[in-house]
Amino acid sequence: MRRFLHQPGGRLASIFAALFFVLSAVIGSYVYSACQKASADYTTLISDIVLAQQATPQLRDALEEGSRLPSSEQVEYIDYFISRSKQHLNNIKGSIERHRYLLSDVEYLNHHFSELNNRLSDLHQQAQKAQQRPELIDPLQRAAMEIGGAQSWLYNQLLDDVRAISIQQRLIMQRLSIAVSVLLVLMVSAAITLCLAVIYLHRQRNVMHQLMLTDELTGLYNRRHLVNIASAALTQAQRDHGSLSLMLLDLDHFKNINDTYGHPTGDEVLRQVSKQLRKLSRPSDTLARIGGEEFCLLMPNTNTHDALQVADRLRREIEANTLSGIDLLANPTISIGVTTCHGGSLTFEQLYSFADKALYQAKALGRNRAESLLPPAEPTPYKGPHTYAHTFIGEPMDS
Ligand SMILES: Nc1nc2c(ncn2[C@@H]2O[C@H](COP(=O)(O)OP(=O)(O)OP(=O)(O)O)[C@@H](O)[C@H]2O)c(=O)[nH]1
Repeated sequence: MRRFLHQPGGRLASIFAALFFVLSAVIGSYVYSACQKASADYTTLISDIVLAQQATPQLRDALEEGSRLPSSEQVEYIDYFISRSKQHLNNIKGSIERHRYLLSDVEYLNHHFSELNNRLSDLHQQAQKAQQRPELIDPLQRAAMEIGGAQSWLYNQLLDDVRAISIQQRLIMQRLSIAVSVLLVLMVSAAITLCLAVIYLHRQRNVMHQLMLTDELTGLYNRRHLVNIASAALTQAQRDHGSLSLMLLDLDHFKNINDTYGHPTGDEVLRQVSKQLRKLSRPSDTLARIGGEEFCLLMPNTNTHDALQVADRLRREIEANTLSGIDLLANPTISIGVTTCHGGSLTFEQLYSFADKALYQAKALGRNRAESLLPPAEPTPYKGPHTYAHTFIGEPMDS
């Protein structure tokens, strides 16, 4: 995890993830409270208010029309107005209680409601008295119209409030859809970032792995990888009782190339020779650059005879091929040392030591040639690289 966070891609992914979670929490809590408001249904409240508002004009009409009627009927109208107004008032109070969180000043409204309720109760008592005393009818009508006016004013105020809430609700819906879109964009970008980070880390891992196994200049395997492959090949040879040949290849007088043409040209020679060797060797063999101008070819299931044939082929091809883009006086040549072990009886170091001695022999015998040196035949225990093979392939030794 710590390694992941130290990667540039990993750091980016964590920043995005943190940002995503913080924004999700903020947007989530906003969405929750907004949803409460946005989903509120106050159509009942509006219809209660509209019905209540009709009571006053109805009373006015009734009183105007009923002025010719007996006083008892006029009082009945007013009583009917009182009971309907109280009923509407109770309905509206109930609706407001249910939508308490929508209205900012419920206490203020409640105060007006109880005042209106008290005034309606007083009007009722006044109406009772007017039943017996017709001279009280006029003041009763005035009081009823006054209360009706106050009632209309209050309900108008309430309607204005509800209208403001509906505008707010629309605004909330707009913000909600923006919030959801932002959340979606964030989720998608977080997912894309995470995917990119994973791909980037995967590639980095592959590159690191490749760098650990290969030589930077030539792209061939390096010594570390060769050692690993060789020990696996030795184990396999032990199991199969098979032959394993190792070839060391060294460019001749490479120092002269560097000194004459410069180090960059020397590098180019190494690159082109590596490319040729890779092209000429079998895919089942492992080719590595193990030193400055020294290469190694590990050949499983190959006896000395075959290995020397391969060596000779490589040597001749390198000598015959003119390198492209480099104007050398003569094509580079290589000297080769070959060794073979049967049944995986040697360690890599021992095998390498035999091949190195053979290479030394090839250099000593005039270069541009292949020599082999074999360990004593098994099961004789290994006592050191002392048995030179009689096999010589290539140019005959200078006398
Ligand atoms: N251009 C280049 N030169 C290198 C590199 N690694 C080693 N060298 C040079 O290779 C040369 C090897 O020189 P020597 O060990 O004397 O070998 P040589 O000149 O090939 O002589 P013999 O092997 O005896 O034929 C040295 O000059 C090194 O500096 C490299 O990566 N690039």
